[in-house]
Amino acid sequence: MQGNPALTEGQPLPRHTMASRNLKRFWEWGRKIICVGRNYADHAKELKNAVPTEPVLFLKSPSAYVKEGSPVVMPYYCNDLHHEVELGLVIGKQGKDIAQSRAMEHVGGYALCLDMTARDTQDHCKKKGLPWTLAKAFDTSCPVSDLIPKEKIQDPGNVSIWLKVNGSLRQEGNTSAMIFPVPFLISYISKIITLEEGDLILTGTPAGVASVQEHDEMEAGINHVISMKFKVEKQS
Ligand SMILES: CC(=O)CC(=O)C(=O)O
Ligand SMILES: [Mg+2]
Repeated sequence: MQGNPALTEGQPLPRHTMASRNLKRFWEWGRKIICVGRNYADHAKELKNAVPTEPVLFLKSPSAYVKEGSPVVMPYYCNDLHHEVELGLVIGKQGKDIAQSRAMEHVGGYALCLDMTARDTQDHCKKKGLPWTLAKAFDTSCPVSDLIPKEKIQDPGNVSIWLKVNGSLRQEGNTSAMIFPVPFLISYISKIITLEEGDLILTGTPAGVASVQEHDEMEAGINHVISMKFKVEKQS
């Protein structure tokens, strides 16, 4: 599936007021995708970025979602598309100003996510002081797995994530290395942006980000929990 049928067909978005079984297809809800950047020191260093003292936030559009079976499409203006494997938090309960101690009550489940990044465009935007929208929010820039039930991940602060390209391991990290842990992120974000059911938070990527080319196959996983595969295509 590419894009979001709820949006492309012009139908009204569902406004659920409580977590429901529909969370299973959260990517169809048209809700926010909030991304945390530079949340792993090894990744910040590999891109020669300073290790942040506060979370770096940016957004993706709901049409960024893509599911297994459909390709990731490299935008026409991009010549250096990077993979970033990340743990996603699917919000199951609306909240504003959430205390860290109550943050996990707002997680309805998890997803394995890729934050596909037009790195050349991002570098250009950084130099010019422009927002990252073209680099981060294009259609298919957010491949996601099926919903991972909450009980399948005992501790989001100890999850091993990995990514291979054409069978070669590129990224391998554990969420224990996050600079800002999950409860802190939920609390921090909710002070700025109200979290709603069906929102997705991408929690940042560990080191090993690198380029993919047309026809490459990316495979990502969380050991013993889930894996997913995506092909790369070029926009014609
Ligand atoms: C520099 C980045 O692209 C930040 C980012 O997305 C990350 O996961 O870190
Ligand atoms: Mg990222």
